[in-house]
This record gives sequence, structure tokens and C-alpha cells, in this order.
Amino acid sequence: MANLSEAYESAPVQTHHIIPLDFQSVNHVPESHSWSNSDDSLPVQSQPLVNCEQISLPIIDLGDLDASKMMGQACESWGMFQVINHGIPLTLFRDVESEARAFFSLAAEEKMKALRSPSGVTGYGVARIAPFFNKVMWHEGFTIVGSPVDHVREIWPERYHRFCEVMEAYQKAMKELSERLLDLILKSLGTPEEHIEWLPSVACQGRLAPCTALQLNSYPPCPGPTQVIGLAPHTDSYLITILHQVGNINGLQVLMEGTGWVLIVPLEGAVVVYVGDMLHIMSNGLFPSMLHRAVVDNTRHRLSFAYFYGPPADSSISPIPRGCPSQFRSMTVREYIEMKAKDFKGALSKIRVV
Ligand SMILES: C=C1C[C@]23C[C@@]1(O)CC[C@H]2[C@@]12CCC[C@@](C)(C(=O)O1)[C@H]2[C@@H]3C(=O)O
Ligand SMILES: O=C(O)CCC(=O)C(=O)O
Ligand SMILES: [Fe+2]
Repeated sequence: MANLSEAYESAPVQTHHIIPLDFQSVNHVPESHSWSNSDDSLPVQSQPLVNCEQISLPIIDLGDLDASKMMGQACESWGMFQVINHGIPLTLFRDVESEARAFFSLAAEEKMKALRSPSGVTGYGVARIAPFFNKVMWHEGFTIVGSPVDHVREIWPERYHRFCEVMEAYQKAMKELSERLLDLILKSLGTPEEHIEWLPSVACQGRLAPCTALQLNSYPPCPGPTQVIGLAPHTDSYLITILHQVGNINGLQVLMEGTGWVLIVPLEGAVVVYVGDMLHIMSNGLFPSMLHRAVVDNTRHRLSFAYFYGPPADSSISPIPRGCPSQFRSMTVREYIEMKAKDFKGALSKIRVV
């Protein structure tokens, strides 16, 4: 990426925090992955990990004339919504799925050839938030910022082109969709143009590149799904995340005030869009960036693809003026990502001013 690698370099991850378990060779949950009775598990155990309540998130048709208003309402009440009629061909989701499956089914020593470096962003490894927990998640990921070619060529000298082409096409489609969605969401907030000079519909020429990333998440089947966590509770950092959950395997849960953890059941053909920290800041706290987590299945291998979109690294983010005192101080995207990389739980409260 032309943008944020340096922000992550300032908080490198220890090598042992990057290497996932060899899931193909385990038939029990090792102590390192058992979240029961660990300090980390407190927010996790306050409710059953599986069979929790299901909710129906608002479903918004991108062709609907009221889409902007509905998105604003959904962001305010839920911090998230589902989108249908988004224009992403089903074949593209299937192509990404087939490349991701081909990658994650490789033997552990093959995947290790694409390992993310301690201060890098692209590559194979555990989630970036892993060092903040004592226990290890039942998860492996492949993060792509820009092109994965240098990593994938190591594994597939003959067929790496296909993987790269598919990921490039997906990132292009997701970038366009993110920009369409942000246009509508920011319109619902009455955002003045000078506040979002980086958005293509506003910018003239010479626009800087947005910060984007694609995360392929893999949650292998687990012999003790209630003991482990796929992805520990977190909020996403950027403006929005577009999530595609593969197949009809449940996994994504969101913490709803007053209700607890609720399951977001995958809806075929739809994507889930959620508010990230930067949109929470821009909306001056009106749109919550919801705490979410992923749980795992005992027989099925779950995959999800998360696409993150944020403003260019050096642009500043601050609450859109809407007549109320600002709850957050202004900072650059780079500064916020650096803060979150060092302290992922405390970053938002550190920039809160009221
Ligand atoms: C752009 C990014 C957001 C992310 C960190 C990253 O550089 C690439 C991976 C993303 C991810 C995916 C899993 C959850 C998460 C919190 C993490 O550990 O890595 C998010 C990061 C984020 O939103 O900050
Ligand atoms: O796999 C999921 O459902 C959630 C993934 C996620 O939260 C993320 O990649 O940030
Ligand atoms: Fe997330």
C-alpha cells in the first residue's frame, strides 16, 4: 500500500504471535487455545458462545431511492446493516472462496512461506489484535494490502497469477462499493464537501489513495467450539467494513446493549456493512462502532472476507460539524492506526474530549 505500512511498523508484532496453530493436525483444543477460565474470556463467557439469540439486521436495497436515509437510520440504531442489489457478481464471491480455500487447505509449512513479517501488513498469520490476549484464537488469516504477489509466488510459482487476479478484482469491486456506500452514508449526515475531500464523488484530480485492506478469515472446524473463540471481541478501525460470510455457516456475533451477544445469520447474496471507529468519530458518536466477534463450528470450516475502507493516511478525521460540541479531537488516519496498533482497546477513549 502506498499508505499505512509505516503506522504498523511502529508497533511490530512478535513472531510467535503471527504463527497460527497447525489446525489440520489437532484433534483436541490445546490449553493455549482454551478460553474457558482465562481472564480474557470474561466478555466471552458472559453468554453462551453458540446458540445465542439471532437478530434480523435491516436489509437495504442499493437501488432503493431511500437508501441513504435508511443507511443513516441503520447506522444510528444498529451500527450495521445488510446490503442487497449491490452489483457484486456471485461468481466473484465464488472465485475468492475457491482461491481462499485452496490457500487455507495447504499444509502448514506451505502457508508459512507466505507468513506476514512482524512489521508488515500483507501475508498469512493470526489477527493483528492477537498480542492483546493471553489466549490464542481459533483463526488464521491472510491480509492483503495492495498486491499479495510477493507472498503467494513463494507458494505457487506456477499458479500465483490466478490468486492475485481474483483478489485484485475483488478489491476493485469492494473499493467501488465502499465509495458508493460512503456517499450515501455521509449524505445522510449532511456532510459538507470540505470534510470529505478524499471521497471520489467530491474530489477533483490528484486524489490520494484511500487506506484499504482485504482480510481473508479462516475458522477451521474445532473439536471444542464452546471452549474457543474464532475472533475475539473487537471494533474495526476504518470507516466501514464490508463483510461477506461464506455459505450458511453462522459465526458473526455482535454485542447489543441490553441484549448481549446476538448472531448475524448470513443472508445469501447480501453483504454486511458495519461502522468502524473512524465513522464513529466522524459521526461524533452518533453511529456506534459495534463490538463484534466470530465463533466457530465443530464440523464445518467457516470462511469470511472482510474489506476495510478508510480515508488516505495523511488526511485528518474529526467529527462532522452538526451543531453539537465535538466528542473527539481531530487526528490523521495514520495517527489513529498507530494508536490502535499499540492499544486496540483504549484508542477511542484516548481521543475523546468530552
Ligand atoms: C486494515 C486493517 C484493519 C485490521 C488491521 C488491518 O491492517 C488488516 C487486518 C484488519 C483486522 C482483521 C481482523 C480484526 C482486526 C481488528 C485485526 O486484528 O486485523 C482488523 C483490523 C482493524 O480493523 O483494525
Ligand atoms: O468472520 C467474521 O464474521 C468477522 C470478521 C471480522 O470481524 C473482521 O475480519 O474484522
Ligand atoms: Fe471485525
